[in-house]
Amino acid sequence: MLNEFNYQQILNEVYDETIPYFQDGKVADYIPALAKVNPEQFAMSITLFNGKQYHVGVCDEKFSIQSISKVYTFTKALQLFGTKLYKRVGKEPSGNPFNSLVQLEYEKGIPRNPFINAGAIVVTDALLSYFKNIDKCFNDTLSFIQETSDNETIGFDRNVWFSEYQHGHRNLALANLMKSYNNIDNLVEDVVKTYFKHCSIEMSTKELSRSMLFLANHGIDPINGKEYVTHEQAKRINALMLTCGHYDASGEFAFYVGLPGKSGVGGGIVAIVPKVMSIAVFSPRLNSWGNSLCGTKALEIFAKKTGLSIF
Ligand SMILES: NC(=O)CC[C@H](N)C(=O)O
Repeated sequence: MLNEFNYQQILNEVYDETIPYFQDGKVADYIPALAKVNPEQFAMSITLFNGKQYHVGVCDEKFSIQSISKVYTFTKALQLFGTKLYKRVGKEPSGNPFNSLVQLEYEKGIPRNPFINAGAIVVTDALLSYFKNIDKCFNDTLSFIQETSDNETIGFDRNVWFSEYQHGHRNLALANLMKSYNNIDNLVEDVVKTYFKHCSIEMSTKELSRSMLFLANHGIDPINGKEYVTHEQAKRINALMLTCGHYDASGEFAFYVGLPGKSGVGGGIVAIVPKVMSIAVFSPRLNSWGNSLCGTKALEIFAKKTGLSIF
């Protein structure tokens, strides 16, 4: 095992070796507000169990967490509903893009997993039924993120939220299709609005890597000692991150990085090294699957240099 002293050196090397890829990929532009983000940015942060952090790049820069919010909403839903949730959302990789509609019709409105859009929309519907109101529902997830990040200033970007709602035809289509199969209980517009609001939460890699530490420690935050989910639930979340966290590139991510991870079209990725650390990377240009191109590359280089992988 590496001694801690080497981590900064390794992050610096990862940064240098990622530079050649900085021009590759494309920023998400189907959400117009996201297309305005400066594409030439890179950050990577790690947080260890003793709270020590190491960073490289623009680690204080806030970015839209987008689909990384699916990990938080799924965690909240597991806390509240436990295994009942699996009646409405599955646990298999979809092998399809994050916003795909096709499988949903064949599978009678039950999304394959909570980390594709359809799955997260169902999870959001379950949360909305519990909280009965968009603001309460959103604030609960936001407070959870603030608590696990140990940072009460975390918020959301209203422009990104509205921009996505104005252009959210596909997600509305997914929600309507699921409603036709009775897998959405609330008003489609309310569910999708809440889902978009979760996606528009902004965090830095520093905050994100701190926040996800509980998933590296069987559900218990190693710094504040709080148990957010049970050992078994933490295992389930990590398993789904590994098998479904990168949509139809989840196999590719497991192959080259070998860690449970979750990406978002804002350019962020979070990865878990069980019993060791949580990692966050940010770089807005995406590969063809909608995952951060440099972020994925950086994680691959990091995993190779450190030997940290679950395999
Ligand atoms: N992959 C993603 O990050 C997708 C999230 C985005 N808000 C959407 O619904 O399309």
